[in-house]
Order: sequence, then C-alpha cells, then structure tokens
Amino acid sequence: MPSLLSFEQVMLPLLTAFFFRAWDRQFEMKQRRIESEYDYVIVGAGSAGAVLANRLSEDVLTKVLLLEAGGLPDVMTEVPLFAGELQQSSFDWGYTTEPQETACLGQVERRSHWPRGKGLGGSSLINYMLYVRGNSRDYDNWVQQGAHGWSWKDVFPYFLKSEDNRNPDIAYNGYHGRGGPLTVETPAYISPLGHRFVEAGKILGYPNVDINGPIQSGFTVPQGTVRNGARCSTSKAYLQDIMDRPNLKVLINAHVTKIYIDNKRRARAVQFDYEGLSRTVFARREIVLAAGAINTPQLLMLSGIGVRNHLESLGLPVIADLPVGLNLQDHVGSAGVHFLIDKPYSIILPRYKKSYLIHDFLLRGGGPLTILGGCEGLGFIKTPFANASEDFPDAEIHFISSSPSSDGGRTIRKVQGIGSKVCIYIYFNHPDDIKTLRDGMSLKISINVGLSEPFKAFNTTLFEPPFPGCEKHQMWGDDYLECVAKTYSITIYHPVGTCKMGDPSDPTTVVDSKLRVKGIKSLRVADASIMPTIVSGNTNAPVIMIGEKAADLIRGVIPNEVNDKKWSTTKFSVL
Ligand SMILES: Cc1cc2nc3c(=O)[nH]c(=O)nc-3n(C[C@H](O)[C@H](O)[C@H](O)COP(=O)(O)OP(=O)(O)OC[C@H]3O[C@@H](n4cnc5c(N)ncnc54)[C@H](O)[C@@H]3O)c2cc1C
Repeated sequence: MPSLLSFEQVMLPLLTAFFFRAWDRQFEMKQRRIESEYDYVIVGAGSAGAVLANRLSEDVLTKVLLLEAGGLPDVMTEVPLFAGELQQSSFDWGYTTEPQETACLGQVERRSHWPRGKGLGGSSLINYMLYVRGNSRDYDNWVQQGAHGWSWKDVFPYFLKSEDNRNPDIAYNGYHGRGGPLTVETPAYISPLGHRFVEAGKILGYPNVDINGPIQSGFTVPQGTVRNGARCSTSKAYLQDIMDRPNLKVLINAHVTKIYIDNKRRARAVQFDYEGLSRTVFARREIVLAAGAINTPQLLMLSGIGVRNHLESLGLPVIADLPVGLNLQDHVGSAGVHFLIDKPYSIILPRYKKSYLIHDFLLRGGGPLTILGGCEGLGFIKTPFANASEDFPDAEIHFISSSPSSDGGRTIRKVQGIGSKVCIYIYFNHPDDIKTLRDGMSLKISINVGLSEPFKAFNTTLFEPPFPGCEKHQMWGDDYLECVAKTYSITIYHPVGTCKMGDPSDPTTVVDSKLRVKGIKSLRVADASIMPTIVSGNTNAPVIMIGEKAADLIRGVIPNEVNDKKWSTTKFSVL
C-alpha cells in the first residue's frame, strides 16, 4: 500500500512555487530598447538610488535611466531571519578592511569583512532591517559643519514622507509617517526573550521608548523595514510598483565603469558594462551617483575626480582635485558578552527551518522567520563618555537571541579579493572609541541586562569560557572587555562620509549642500557617502531620507514647500 503524502509534503512545494512565481512577476523587466540619452542617469539602485528613480520619474516628461550592477531580489532576501545568510552571497560585493593594528586581532589577517549590498535594493536587500533615524542633534551638527538645509527640522519631513508606519501605537504618536512607500512594522513574532530585554532595561533605568520618537535613550523591541512580515527593501518600496512607467528604464547587471566629463567640466555620459559589451549613454540634465559609500568614491576616482597624488600614483587623469574617499566613518561593535539559557528560545537556524514555520511565514507573514536577522532588542545608552544631561546616547546595544552554535561555521574569513575589494579603514584610532565600546558592553550595562530579574526565568548565566587571547585578564574586568573588543571587532555595516557634504570653501568637502560635486557641472552624489559625520544609529532610514531630499533638490522643489502641511503626519491613513 503506497504511503499517502502528508498535507505538508504537498502544500509546501506548491506554496513555495507560487511564491517564487509571484515574486518573479513583481520585478518583470520590460525589455525596452536602451536609448542613447536620458534626462537623468542614476548609478546604483540601493537605499538612495531606488528612491531617486521613483521620484524623478514621477514627472512623465522626464526620462530616467537607473543602472544597477547586481540582479533581482529573490526569495531568500525576503525572509528577515535569514538576513545573515546573505553575506558573502551573490548579493554582497564582499569587501574587507585593510589589516588592523589595534582591532580585529582575532580575525583572519586582522581584517573585518565589509558586506555591501548588490542588486535592486542595494544594501537594503541584505541589511538587518532595523528602522532607526539617529538623533536630531546629528543633523543639526551637519549644519554647523556647513551642510545648510540639512538640520533636523529640514530632514524630518523627508523621514515622514518615505514612511508607512503600520503599528497604530507608534504611527500616531506625532513622529511617524503613514502612507509613504517604505513599510515599517514591528515584527509579527517576538520571542519571550525580546520582551524580557525591554523589561530588563526598565529595571536598569532605561525606559521602553520609541527610539525614533521624542527620546532616543532607552530600550525597545525594534521596528523594521518589513511589510507583512517580509523584508521591505527599497526595491520593494520604491521600484516594484513602477517598473512599467514608460519614462523609466531600469537595467540590472549593468556595471558603471566611468563618468565622462567634457572639456567644459560637465558630466555628460556614463560608460557601463552590459551583456558583455561596454556601452555609453548620455545624460541631458544630470548624472546622479548613488553607488554607496565605497563604490561612489571609487567611480569618481576612476573618472578623474579625487586626491591628485592618489590619482597620479594610479596613473589616472586628474580632472578635479577633491578629497574623495577621505572621510570614511563606520560604527564598530563587538559580540563580546554571551549568555546561556536553559529554555529552547534562542535562534538556532535548524530549529526554525521547519515546514510549519515556512507555511506560517508564506501564508500569514508570521512566526519566527519574521525576526529581524535575529535581533530582538535595541538599547540606546549613555556610557560615561556621553553627556549625562543630554539625550544623545553614545552606544547602541543589539540584543541578538541567536546561539553561537547556529553559526554553522560561517565565521569571519578572508574574502578572496582583488585590490579594489579592500577598504582602508582604521578602527579605534581615537582612544575613547575602545573605552566607549568597552563600557557599552561592560559589567554595568550588558552583563547587568542579561543577569537581571526578567531573564532569571531562563536560568541565564554568563557564557564563561574566556575569549582566546584574553585569558590573562580577570574575566569581565575592564582590561578583559577591552581585550575582547580588540580581538573580535566587527563592523556594524555603516560606512559613510566618503564624499563629504558641506560648505564648498571647506577643503574637506566633495559636494555642496545641494549634493553637487564641486567644480563639475551636472554631477551629484546622493547616498551614504555625503554624510559629513556618521549619525547616531543605523543608516538605512537616513540614506532613504537623503534620496528623498536629493530628488527635491534636483527637481528644484524649495524647502518651504516641503515644510508645509503636505506631508504632515495627520493626513495619511493606515493602509
Ligand atoms: C549587512 C548589512 C546590515 C545592515 N543593517 C542595517 C540595519 O539593520 N538598519 C539600518 O538602518 N542600516 C543597516 N545597514 C546599513 C544600510 O543598509 C546602508 O547604510 C544603506 O543601505 C546604504 O545605502 P546607499 O544607497 O548608500 O548604498 P547601497 O544601498 O549599498 O546601494 C548602492 C547600490 O549601487 C550599486 N552599485 C555600486 N557600484 C555600482 C556600479 N559601479 N555600477 C552600477 N551599480 C553600482 C550597488 O550594487 C548597490 O545596489 C546594513 C548594511 C549591511 C551591508
């Protein structure tokens, strides 16, 4: 008697096949002819580039070409819990830092892996989806550095414009947008550990706050850029529904290699590799670089814009001597403090690769697969190095409820890179950096969180085996924690600042406050590169804001029109 197939055995492949087909259809690429000239050519379809393509092509009389080196999103990029699996995949450019002197001491060749997203959606396609805007003072500081028009008051309307916040308790608190393209939600599933993290924060004096609301210092179960439980990259938010606009051409697998600048110092055309051929397309109005904080400066240098000595040493022509690539900044972290629990709540991927959970995710957008890459709690805290009287925290705690054993050997290892895949970046070049990190994960804060009353229900204990290389220090003392931070130093994935925005007379700036490359006509930069200083939080939402504001700068919409009631929080409805 043949055994009957179970409901799951039949339904799972059917559902998956249905999901795949629906997904493919969403991004059907219209094979229209590539024209020789467009009004705007945008390089890179990431967090900023996708926004720009959408907004600039809203005007039906404007022809826009969006060039993206990577391909289409796939089903893996949809599942929030699998975010970490996307690193070192075809969706990752796979950069590493130069070997470090005082950081990454326990990592292969003392390098940090630096993932950068490649594909429609860019880094928003592989990121951990945490929706964080940073601190209002970050933007006011930008203005003090000469980035006029980028104060918190100026940029706040653009955060609202982009956002569709779907949690009523947060969406209506006066700090959020509704009805924008970018869906923001609290994940559908929160493990018992996530709630305990917030409870622990309260006991330690950190209130449960909306970290994007009036007060940033506090603990929260984070909201993410997710829609119905699945990732909401900028390709889903800004491109998916407009792929058939007749005035928008999106090319994937199109790698831009050079910007042509004519003898009147005007950017005229882009050269790119596509389907095995090198092609050239002209821009009637402007070329906008949105290739990210590593690739945008690289492209500028290849086009003759950079530090004179550096370009000459590489045999490149010098069209504009500008400090391209010099202001690189990133957030550094250390997974220094681990705990053991005696209940089966930590995220071990095999535990969650179960057919009923996949059903739950595909059918309802629910279950543990909706957890934001394993991150269930965020805390913005003030270490002793911050100003105690200000709401300007200097450290961010990520509460990751995953087990080290779930890593499946996915350790940090060398990426087989060519020269252009290595970024020069020095962690801890200021002595306070290491102390801030040490104190952010010190006995006083992270350890106290893990050992606090709310976690006692899981019989939580510190994971005791000392970090290799740090055995000589007294466990959990300052020297031990400093050693851990230096041994296992990891990027928090936020490189920014390589084409610094500010006053054109400031020799450290590359673009002015309207994002125009100094001394070159018809060429702007609009991505993470333009931040004068890194914001105090994760960078995806700020870069999407940059894309929104850049579109208005390019279209010539004046700020007062933005600040009127057009995008006030009360006018949108929850969809
Ligand atoms: C692993 C990871 C986790 C992260 N987690 C978070 C998080 O949880 N929350 C958060 O707020 N931020 C997070 N970030 C950071 C955030 O996603 C980035 O700061 C943001 O996406 C950067 O946007 P961008 O537009 O500057 O560049 P990208 O989004 O990287 O876009 C650049 C695009 O340009 C394309 N491109 C590059 N060169 C070329 C070329 N020569 N020709 C054509 N196309 C090109 C790239 O393929 C890419 O699609 C994370 C980032 C990573 C990598």
